[in-house]
Amino acid sequence: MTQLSAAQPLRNSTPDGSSKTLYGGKGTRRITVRDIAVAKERGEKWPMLTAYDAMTASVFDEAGIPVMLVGDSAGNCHLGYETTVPVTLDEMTMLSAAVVRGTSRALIVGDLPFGSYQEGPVQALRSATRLVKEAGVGAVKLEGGERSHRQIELLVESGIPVMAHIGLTPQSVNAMGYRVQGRGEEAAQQLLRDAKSVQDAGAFAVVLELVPAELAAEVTRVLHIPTVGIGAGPETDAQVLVWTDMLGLTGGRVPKFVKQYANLREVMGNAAKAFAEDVVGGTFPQDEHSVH
Ligand SMILES: Nc1nc(=O)c2c([nH]1)NC[C@@H]1CN(c3ccc(C(=O)N[C@@H](CCC(=O)O)C(=O)O)cc3)CN21
Ligand SMILES: CC(C)C(=O)C(=O)O
Ligand SMILES: [Mg+2]
Repeated sequence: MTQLSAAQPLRNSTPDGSSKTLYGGKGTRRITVRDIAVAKERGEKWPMLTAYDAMTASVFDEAGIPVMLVGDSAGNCHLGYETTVPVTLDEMTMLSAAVVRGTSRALIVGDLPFGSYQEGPVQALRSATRLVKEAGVGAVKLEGGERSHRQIELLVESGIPVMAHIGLTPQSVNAMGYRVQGRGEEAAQQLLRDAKSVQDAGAFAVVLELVPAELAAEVTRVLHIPTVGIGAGPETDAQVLVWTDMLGLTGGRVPKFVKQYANLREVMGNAAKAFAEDVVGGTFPQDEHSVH
């Protein structure tokens, strides 16, 4: 596969108001996979968050988050399923369309759900085409290294940028559980083969989930496409977290790699209780909330 980067020098200070850096840039046009390649060349680190709805996405867009993933983690974080396995392509299309509508600058990546690409490259292309045409995403993501090579190749040949995802691949929870991947020499070699395979297939970036920090650092050094870590240590080019985890909205246990930046569960619960007490006690609405 021909790559986007490498050969010719890349620049992203264009007259159309594009940003100098992915985060903190002043640009207003939507970020592209080409901008992502520039960031790797410059050694620039960047943040990615998941989003599942237009309003939340607009908050992150205004905060300058350059890349948003409409993750199939919507399964357990938005739709009330136990895992990501039951999520359908119809659901991902609807959620992705909402996130695209709520944003103007971020690159929106739509996660292909379980069962929408495993049959082969043709099924993958059909599914990815729906996310691009019906939802308007700028790229799609799918799980698997060597095993997804042919799917990635056909999507990229067809003009759809692909973010790959290796290490812990949650759609395979029934086969592998939620366990650290790449521990031991053999597993480390497999992870390196997977990383090179998705790069060779033309992926513009690769998520490394729950792999030892030293191995993630090695993959990041070896690849010319950016690595996006989640539970993969500090050396990856980018970091991603599930938004409900990092804002303290997810109920129950969260993975140990999560850093919690707010406690929305407490904020929202307290607000709901205050409203309920106002209603029950007759202190809401007041005259200022009424029409005459
Ligand atoms: N809320 C949420 N956050 C996520 O990061 C996330 C999802 N959901 N759903 C889709 C996948 C599944 N992910 C998971 C799920 C569980 C673990 C977990 O239980 N990890 C253990 C470590 C296991 C080990 O040491 O082998 C942990 O305590 O972090 C990790 C990632 C990441 N993704
Ligand atoms: C955890 C990220 C990488 C993901 O795939 C998701 O949110 O679905
Ligand atoms: Mg996912």
